[in-house]
Amino acid sequence: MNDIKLALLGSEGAGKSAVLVRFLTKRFIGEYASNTNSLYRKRLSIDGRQLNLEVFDPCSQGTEARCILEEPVDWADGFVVVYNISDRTSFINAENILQQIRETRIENCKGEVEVPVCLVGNKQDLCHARQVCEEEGRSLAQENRCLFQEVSAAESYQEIANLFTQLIRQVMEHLKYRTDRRRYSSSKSMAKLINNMFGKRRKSV
Ligand SMILES: Nc1nc2c(ncn2[C@@H]2O[C@H](COP(=O)(O)OP(=O)(O)OP(=O)(O)O)[C@@H](O)[C@H]2O)c(=O)[nH]1
Repeated sequence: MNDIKLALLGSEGAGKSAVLVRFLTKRFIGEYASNTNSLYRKRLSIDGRQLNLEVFDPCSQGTEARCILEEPVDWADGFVVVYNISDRTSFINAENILQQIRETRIENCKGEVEVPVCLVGNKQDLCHARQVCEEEGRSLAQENRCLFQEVSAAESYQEIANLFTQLIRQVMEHLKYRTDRRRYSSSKSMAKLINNMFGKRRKSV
């Protein structure tokens, strides 16, 4: 059974909990307690594989993005960054968060492939009050090599489900790559060790 850990990040009120709850329960619940950190767990089956999904939804009330990031950035295998299409400030915040994910990950794991991330433009139903056009979201995602989708947690389930499924697939590949790499580099160091021990001796015979 694979364990997959995701973290939700974004401005206060962008709809992080709404997007996640829509994915987990197919429902839209108008209001959520937003003064505590929450950890959601669910068992899923994707491509015939059983998964334990854990999603960290940190409390973002009155917290700067840097603080929000500190806890989940090491813990998570993938990130969902949410902004509200009718709030430009939340888009600018998402931009900063994407940059911080990149920087923190580069500092922590040199040379490791990029962590899977998806950028979500939520509240698509509020397009009459739109402040961020879809193209801006798409090009920010392209710059950061992450998945992108505009959604409405209030009105639809399928796009959110597709997006999470794609992200989880990327995370599974990423985890497999990391395990293979670790195995490869430990078998390389084992080969080096064996060489050091026996290679020299063989030479002297
Ligand atoms: N119109 C509309 N409202 C939404 C949508 N998603 C969430 N909301 C509303 O936006 C508000 C904030 O939603 P939350 O899911 O609590 O947002 P959050 O990002 O988790 O907020 P914090 O926990 O405070 O950081 C709530 O009133 C939701 O009902 C959406 O797709 N469309």
